[in-house]
Amino acid sequence: MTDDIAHHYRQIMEKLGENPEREGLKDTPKRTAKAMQFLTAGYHQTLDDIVNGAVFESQTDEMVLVKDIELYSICEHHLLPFIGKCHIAYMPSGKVLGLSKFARITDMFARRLQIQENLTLQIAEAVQEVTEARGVAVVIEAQHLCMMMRGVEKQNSSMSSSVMLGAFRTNQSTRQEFLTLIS
Ligand SMILES: Nc1nc2c(ncn2[C@@H]2O[C@H](COP(=O)(O)OP(=O)(O)OP(=O)(O)O)[C@@H](O)[C@H]2O)c(=O)[nH]1
Ligand SMILES: [Zn+2]
Repeated sequence: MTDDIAHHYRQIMEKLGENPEREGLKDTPKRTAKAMQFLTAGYHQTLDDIVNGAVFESQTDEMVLVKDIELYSICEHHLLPFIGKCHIAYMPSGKVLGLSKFARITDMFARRLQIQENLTLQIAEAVQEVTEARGVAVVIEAQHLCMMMRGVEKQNSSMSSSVMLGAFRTNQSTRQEFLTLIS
């Protein structure tokens, strides 16, 4: 598969006006193929695999928040990166999820071709599925290179997207507590 992808990158480089035979570019198609396979590895992961059973019984019913999870994804419109951070909170109801798994869930969906809104929703639904929480909130703040390097070329704008499920949707004070904690 890597060789097949590399073959196409070689053709793209040629069409863009480069000489794929020159010293500096000799191994570039293969490197790029491997890099893109890494950046889209989320297609080959499942929630069960990455959670790996790390769901623990707990009587806590207070909000748990994991914030500032770094996020690197690829925009599905231009295949350029978007980069930012993700904040995830949930209201447990008998179960808590292993701390590292929030980052793993974020990466599983970020390492696909995405738009930020769908990425936000997929993370929220996955956390809801594994924790069966009373509520889940996810906020992503990101900068899109397709808006910075090309197109409108705006360097300072960022996009914020949120998904609130359960208690975060119905209970104003829960939602407010979350927004205060991440601000
Ligand atoms: N809502 C949303 N839009 C995105 C995201 N990533 C990229 N886009 C936008 O997708 C749109 C694609 O618009 P098109 O007009 O089809 O493509 P384009 O001509 O390359 O657009 P420009 O970026 O405006 O030059 C652009 O407005 C991008 O800014 C994302 O995560 N969420
Ligand atoms: Zn884009």
